[in-house]
Parts: sequence; C-alpha cells; structure tokens
Amino acid sequence: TNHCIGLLVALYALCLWIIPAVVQYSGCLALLWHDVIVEKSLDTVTRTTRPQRLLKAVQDRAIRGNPKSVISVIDHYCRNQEWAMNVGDEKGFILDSVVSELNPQTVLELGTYCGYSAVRIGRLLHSGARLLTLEFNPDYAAVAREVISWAGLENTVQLVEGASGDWIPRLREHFGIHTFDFIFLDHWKEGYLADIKLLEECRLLRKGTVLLADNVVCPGAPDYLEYVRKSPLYDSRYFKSHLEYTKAEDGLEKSVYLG
Ligand SMILES: C[S@@+](CC[C@H](N)C(=O)[O-])C[C@H]1O[C@@H](n2cnc3c(N)ncnc32)[C@H](O)[C@@H]1O
Ligand SMILES: [Mg+2]
Repeated sequence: TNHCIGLLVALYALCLWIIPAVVQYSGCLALLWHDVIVEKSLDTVTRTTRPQRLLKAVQDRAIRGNPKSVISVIDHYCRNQEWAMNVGDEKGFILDSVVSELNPQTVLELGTYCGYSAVRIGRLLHSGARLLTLEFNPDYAAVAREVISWAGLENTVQLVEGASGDWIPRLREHFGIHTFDFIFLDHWKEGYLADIKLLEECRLLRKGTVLLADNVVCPGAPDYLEYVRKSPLYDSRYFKSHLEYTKAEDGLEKSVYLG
C-alpha cells in the first residue's frame, strides 16, 4: 500500500504541477495538454463543459454589471483552475490599447467563445458604438450570451450565431453596417485568410479599417500573415506577446487596410 500511495502522490504532482509547469514554455505541448487532455478529463469527471465551468466562476464571483470584474474572474480562473482559449490578460492589454486608440464605432469580432474578448472590447466602446461578434458553436454562444449580459453589455455587444463565411456577405443588409472601423480575428486560424478576402469582396473594409488577428504564431496563421505582410492593400505590424496564460511565444498582427 505504501508503494501505491507513493505512486498516487507522484501521479497527482505530475498532473497538477510538473506537467503544467513544463508545457507552458511550448505552445504545442500546452495546447495538447490543456485543450485536449485536461479538458476531456475534467468534462468526463464533472459531467460539465469548460464553458459551463467558466460561466459558473463568473456567476459565483464576478460583480453583475461590472465588465472589469468579469474579466478578472475569468483570467484568475484560467490561470489557477483551468486554461481556456480566451485572448487573455497579456494580449488583452495590447487589444485594449488598439481599441482605445481607435475609438471605433463599428466593430466585428470573429470567434466569440465564452465572450471574454467581447466583454473586453465592449467595455471600451463609447455610446452609440456597437460590436457584432460571430460564433458558430451554439453551446459556446449560449454561455457567451450569459457572460455578456452578466457584464451588463447586452446593449453594446450583439452576438450573432452562425459561421463567418455565411454571415459576412449578409452583414450589410441584415445589420445596416456600411463598413467596420475595427475587426478582431480570433476564430479558427484556417479561416483568417478566406474571411478577410471575403470582407474585402463585400466592401466591408474602408481606408483605415484596423484588423487585429490573434494567435498568428500559436497555433499560427501563416497564410494570413504572408498575405497581409506582402499585400500593398495593408500596412501590417506584429505585436509580440505570449499564448494566453502561458510563457510560449504568440502575438497579434495589426493590419491597417489602405484601400
Ligand atoms: C479562440 S476562440 C475565441 C476566443 C475569444 N475571442 C476570446 O478571446 O475570448 C475561437 C472561437 O471561434 C469559433 N469559430 C471558429 N470558426 C468559426 C467560424 N468560421 N465562424 C464562427 N465562429 C467560429 C469557435 O467555435 C471558437 O469558439
Ligand atoms: Mg485567440
């Protein structure tokens, strides 16, 4: 039995401290560990999903109507309980500064997940401005709606359920949008390139529209990066940072549409 207890303690330490401490330096390992192994195990053991657990943390600990508190509860939960694919606090500061500097009236976000970045952006918008955020997973969208309304931002942030490729061509007619001032790309990375080409085609960009793309290094969007960096249509710059809640390199690419 002593051997058994020793083995269990070693296994516990390995899963709780040693593996997380080591994998956070490698983006791929961190994603494999947190996003596949830990998530699947916790889902099975608790019979809940990660977005549901994240929502529960918000409902238990965040102040209603206070976006800052919602953001800090989610960041605290993801640093201390379980990792999740929010843009996170470190890259979040860069996102904040781009939004504040631009003071956009019309904003589009591709990929809502639990609504973390939507709350982050929404809280900085001035009256009359609005953020449309697209999410194709109905379970994530349901959680994001709750998170956005917990933050008191339901009048500024409008969640649109469905795939970006289906929605982009309908945005103008459906929401009366002429062009976007700011677009945050954070959906599946293979979609970035096709979707900005679609945004161009649908004339939803204007001279000066700012595109900010997350995770251009990890998991990475190489075809998108090559396009915005080489195309004369964009003035593009990389902001070096880290993959959310880890020490692995990742960053944001800010690209200004020159028209
Ligand atoms: C990295 S998460 C978004 C995180 C969120 N922006 C944040 O920082 O809090 C990516 C999300 O995009 C959604 N998604 C992926 N491809 C999509 C598409 N083509 N259209 C709409 N949603 C998509 C996924 O379901 C997932 O919830
Ligand atoms: Mg991201």
